[in-house]
Amino acid sequence: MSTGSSSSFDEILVESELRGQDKLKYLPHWPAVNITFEDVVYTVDSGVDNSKSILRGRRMDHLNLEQLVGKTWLEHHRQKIQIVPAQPKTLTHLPSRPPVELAFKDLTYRVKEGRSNNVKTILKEVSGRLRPGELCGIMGPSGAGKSTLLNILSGYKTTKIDGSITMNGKERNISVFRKLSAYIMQDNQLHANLTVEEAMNVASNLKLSQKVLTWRENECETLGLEEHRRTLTRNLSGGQKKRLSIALELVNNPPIMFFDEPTTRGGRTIICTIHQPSARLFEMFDQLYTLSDGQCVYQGRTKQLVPFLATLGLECQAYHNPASYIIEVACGEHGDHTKKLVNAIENGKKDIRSESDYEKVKPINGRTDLAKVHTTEANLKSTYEKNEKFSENQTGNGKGLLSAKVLNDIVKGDENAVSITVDDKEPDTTTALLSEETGDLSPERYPTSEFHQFWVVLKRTLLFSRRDWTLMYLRLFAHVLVGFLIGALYYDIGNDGAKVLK
Ligand SMILES: Nc1ncnc2c1ncn2[C@@H]1O[C@H](COP(=O)(O)OP(=O)(O)OP(=O)(O)O)[C@@H](O)[C@H]1O
Repeated sequence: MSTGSSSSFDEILVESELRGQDKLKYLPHWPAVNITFEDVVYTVDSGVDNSKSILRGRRMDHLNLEQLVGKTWLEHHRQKIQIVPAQPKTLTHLPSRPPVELAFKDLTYRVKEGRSNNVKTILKEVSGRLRPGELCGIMGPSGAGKSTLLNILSGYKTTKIDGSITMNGKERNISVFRKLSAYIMQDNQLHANLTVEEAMNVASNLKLSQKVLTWRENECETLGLEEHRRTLTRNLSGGQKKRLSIALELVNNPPIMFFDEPTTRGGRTIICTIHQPSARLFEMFDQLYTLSDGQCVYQGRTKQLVPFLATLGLECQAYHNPASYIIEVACGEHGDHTKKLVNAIENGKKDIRSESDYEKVKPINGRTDLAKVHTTEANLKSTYEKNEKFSENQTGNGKGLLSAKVLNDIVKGDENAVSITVDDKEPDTTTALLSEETGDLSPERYPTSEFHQFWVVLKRTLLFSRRDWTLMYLRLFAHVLVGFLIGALYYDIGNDGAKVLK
């Protein structure tokens, strides 16, 4: 290992600045440190069966993988290493699902602050519409209310909410909605002592009836977890954990998904919060919903964001990442424009799909004429009608295929990232997993009996105990100790009448 100033370290710095991580400029400067590694061999126990997997590394000066794609190195240990772009894998085996459209109107969410009677309004009469088959990103500065909105839309929060939420135009039935949706939170809620395969088995046994248990295998493969089937989840990398969380939610093929970090879609409505996406990742989103201080400042197609802002006198330079720019605007770094934006977008009632949606907002003689913003129901209706056509027409629109590089961004730099895509046109897709397609939307959560679920969870708990010997010994010791204590308390009590407790 050697240290010293080098260009590879500069590359890391440049990348982290692009990602907006350079907010700690006030800290004193350290000399640049370059870390190289040579002939590193790392052996790990990959799972419960003590099988080994070996990582070999030989000198890595370049950190920009894109530059390395296609190049070949000949290693002196008769090894040939070639870096090739990851091949996108698909989930074409998934049955198609009925489209789910979610709309919300004048959503207000208030909380009490601490013990005082102060009421804080986190969401202020926001409206919006999330279409099927689209990947929608919820963006905004820290504290803008993104997670709160996601929690409400996913049905995780149901109280203290004013306003309405509709599903396919009808009032949302929360039990039915929960059955149709999946919510993948930022923290991976995985059981550390289960292997990938066991975790998948438990999830599918809990959620699916026996006849549809087979296709979880495909998910493992598609999400790049095939090789790690026997690895304990606690040993997975951050990206693999995220993908496993997604795979566990995918087992019942939900048509609407909420992510605190995103993935791809296919006829599904996917809504995710995202902090500061790279320009490349940003382009992958179909729709953008941006919040600032609990109000909607933009709703519409990602591509229309820059021209829309321009009509309000907010010019995003060609070299600037639009995602960073809208966050800067929402943070007030370019002046206070929140009110102007909220009015122009009607706090989420308006949806920018094409130029015609904002032509009336175009500045007259360089000044914005907000008085001419469309506000009538008729305009709203025509926008929605156009949107319907858009949704219909965009079935062949890339299917939300994210490149491995982009998915890597999403799953935090994991090396085995793969992309997901779903072909909705698949005519021979297998039979529906749940009964929604046939119209039977019963409020029961899963098609398995309560006894079956109890049995699956009991087996899982016994497995945990067997895997965690420390806990097992502690429990045994505690049981024996309590036994002795109770024994001592009642020792010889039956032979001496004076010791009888009254
Ligand atoms: N139960 C609560 N009591 C008081 N304040 C709350 C409560 N829940 C959320 N807030 C506040 O509401 C605001 C929005 O929170 P939220 O978590 O939705 O923000 P966010 O946009 O997701 O932020 P971040 O990007 O940092 O995750 C924050 O200022 C937060 O402190």
